[in-house]
Amino acid sequence: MTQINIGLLGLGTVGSGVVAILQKNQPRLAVLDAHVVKAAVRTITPARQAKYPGIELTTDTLAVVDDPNIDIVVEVMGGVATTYPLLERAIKNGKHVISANKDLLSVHGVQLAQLAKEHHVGLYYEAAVMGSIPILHTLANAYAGDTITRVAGIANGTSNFILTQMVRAGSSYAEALRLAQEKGFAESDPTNDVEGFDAAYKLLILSRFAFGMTPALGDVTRQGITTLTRADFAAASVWGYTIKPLAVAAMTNGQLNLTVSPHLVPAAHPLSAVFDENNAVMIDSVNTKQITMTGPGAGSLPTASSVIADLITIASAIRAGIEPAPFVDAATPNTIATADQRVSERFVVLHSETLQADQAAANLDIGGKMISGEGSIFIHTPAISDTQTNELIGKIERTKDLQLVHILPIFG
Ligand SMILES: NC(=O)C1=CN([C@@H]2O[C@H](COP(=O)(O)OP(=O)(O)OC[C@H]3O[C@@H](n4cnc5c(N)ncnc54)[C@H](OP(=O)(O)O)[C@@H]3O)[C@@H](O)[C@H]2O)C=CC1
Ligand SMILES: N[C@@H](CC=O)C(=O)O
Repeated sequence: MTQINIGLLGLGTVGSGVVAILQKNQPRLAVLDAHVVKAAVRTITPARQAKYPGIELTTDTLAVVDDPNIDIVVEVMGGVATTYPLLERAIKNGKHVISANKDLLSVHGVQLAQLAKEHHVGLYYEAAVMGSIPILHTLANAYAGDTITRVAGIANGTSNFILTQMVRAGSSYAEALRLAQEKGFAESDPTNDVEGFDAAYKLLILSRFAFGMTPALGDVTRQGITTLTRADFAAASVWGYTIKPLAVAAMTNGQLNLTVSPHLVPAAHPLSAVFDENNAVMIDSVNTKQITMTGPGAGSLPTASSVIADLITIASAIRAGIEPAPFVDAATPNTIATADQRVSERFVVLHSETLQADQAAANLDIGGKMISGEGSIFIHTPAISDTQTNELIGKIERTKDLQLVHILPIFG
């Protein structure tokens, strides 16, 4: 039996976690005789090389994907423009591929899967969605005989970490973001985390596994956490809610509704009790009804553990002499909900130097519950559609001394 050789593209937060788990205690991969032999990085120093005996460090990514001795390429490098051609090349070279790269897989996952099928290799990416939570394997396998109606949860660890720090530790937004970066949770460009792009990429991948659909980024209604303040949390709590950064893919009457936004969530709801960099996912389905999984959504070892699970799946297939099964089949035509079909109660936050909440609501002709103070107005509206919300935004813009801060959906 010849050794199974693994080549890493990247040896940063996640890549170093993969090596650490393998070095410490991964008996199942040891039994499969699978080992990391080469890793591509940007910078090599003698001290860095000395930390990894038995692993050849290189700055040449092609030296990994073209190495005839490498069986499995693990891409934990990030980015799209460089990694897409590298993974195409690895697959064409007959290598199995594992990736944690949601940016890449949300856009090119279907093409890469097709290419992997043509070349009889595996393409797995459990770590790309919700770090340690085995959500993709669960949707692909455990839900094969069920009909999913909604997948909702906290998909970005950095956003949840920042909001937790702001609300529980009293940190400023900037301090909380810096800590998330230091801890290795944030992307190299944290804009993707705090503006909801990262969660939107994950939601696109989740839609593939839960609904067999391949929506595009433009199909996701997205807003980030950057405009939230402690006053929002205080007003929400008066009505029994907290605020959580949710990603929601809901199927109603055959129409898929995709939203990434901070949502008001009832304080007693399980998603309200998920803090720090933890993620959570709640799956609603016809037969199983509802299950929730929670766990670290970012960080070195939690994310690496998902990579290791994929490595074991692929190495086991190699040892069995079989082709790894395709991770997912996505062949359902996309049917995306329209603005009229996207309906929820809303939390409208306005600023005014002169108007009280009841005056603002009268001007805007909206009902609901209201709070005002210190120039801020908070309105909890009844259920309205995106079309009605857009009309409301138009009215706010036309009203003297009334500025829109944000409108958040209320999770129901
Ligand atoms: N961090 C997390 O918690 C999670 C990350 N992910 C995803 O995993 C991937 C990796 O993330 P993370 O480990 O945090 O990123 P890091 O920035 O920590 O690591 C990136 C690694 O890739 C190497 N690298 C980058 N560009 C090149 C290049 N052109 N040539 C050679 N090597 C290169 C870097 O080298 P060097 O070290 O020399 O700079 C570094 O080792 C990303 O796709 C991310 O979205 C997914 C889930 C969780
Ligand atoms: N930056 C991401 C890392 C994991 O996907 C996050 O914060 O969730």
